[in-house]
Amino acid sequence: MIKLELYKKLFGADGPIHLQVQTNIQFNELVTLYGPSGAGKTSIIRMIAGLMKPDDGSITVSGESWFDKKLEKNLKTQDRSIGMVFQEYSLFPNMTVYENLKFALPKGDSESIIEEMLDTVGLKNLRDKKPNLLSGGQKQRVALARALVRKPSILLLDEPLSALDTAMRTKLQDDILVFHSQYNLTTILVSHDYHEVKKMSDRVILLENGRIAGEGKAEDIFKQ
Ligand SMILES: Nc1ncnc2c1ncn2[C@@H]1O[C@H](COP(=O)(O)OP(=O)(O)OP(=O)(O)O)[C@@H](O)[C@H]1O
Repeated sequence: MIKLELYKKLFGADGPIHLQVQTNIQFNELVTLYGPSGAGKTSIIRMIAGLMKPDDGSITVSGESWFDKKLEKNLKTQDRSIGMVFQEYSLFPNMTVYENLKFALPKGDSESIIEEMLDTVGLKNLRDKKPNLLSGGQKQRVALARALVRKPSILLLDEPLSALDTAMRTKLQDDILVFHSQYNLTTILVSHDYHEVKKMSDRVILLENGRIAGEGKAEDIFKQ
């Protein structure tokens, strides 16, 4: 289980926002963070990833403390078992697809996982291509594969599909669902897309102004 207790003063365009979020996420759950722009969705993802430090609170994963203000514990990003994909394609342009994945592999690990991942995302034939030759969907598929080569337990997805057309988006949603179950992931997805949230989520966390305004199954949340 992931236990989150996050407090952070954020500085928005209309003044400060006091982010206060307490929730538990079960293993193998796919949770979506949904809510208006500026509600704090990306900030939560960044705090779980260790890219933003909460002002107070704790992050506990399987009983292991990743962050604890009181204990002055703050695990480095590379020591947290996470994979991340963001909206913008974050591949290294000067490296091939294969090299991009290899870069994410911990030193000494077998490269066979790279072949496995390329196979899983159906990109084996593009392994020696540079990212600029790939379509948006292919780039995000490489980013997804790269996020998974370390075999993380948590997959953090911050609007990874929002730049894609509908057909590609639908296909990658299916891919994410396959990865989620095949690799026993706990997945936290930020999405603005109502249909995507409905299709993907075990649970939706509705955020407004840094607070949880609702939590539950998509059909119940969107009934409100
Ligand atoms: N490092 C930071 N320190 C303080 N405030 C920040 C920091 N990063 C972002 N903010 C502010 O926190 C607020 C919430 O931003 P955040 O990106 O988490 O919202 P969001 O719900 O993901 O929005 P969007 O849907 O537009 O991506 C914004 O007003 C932003 O300006």
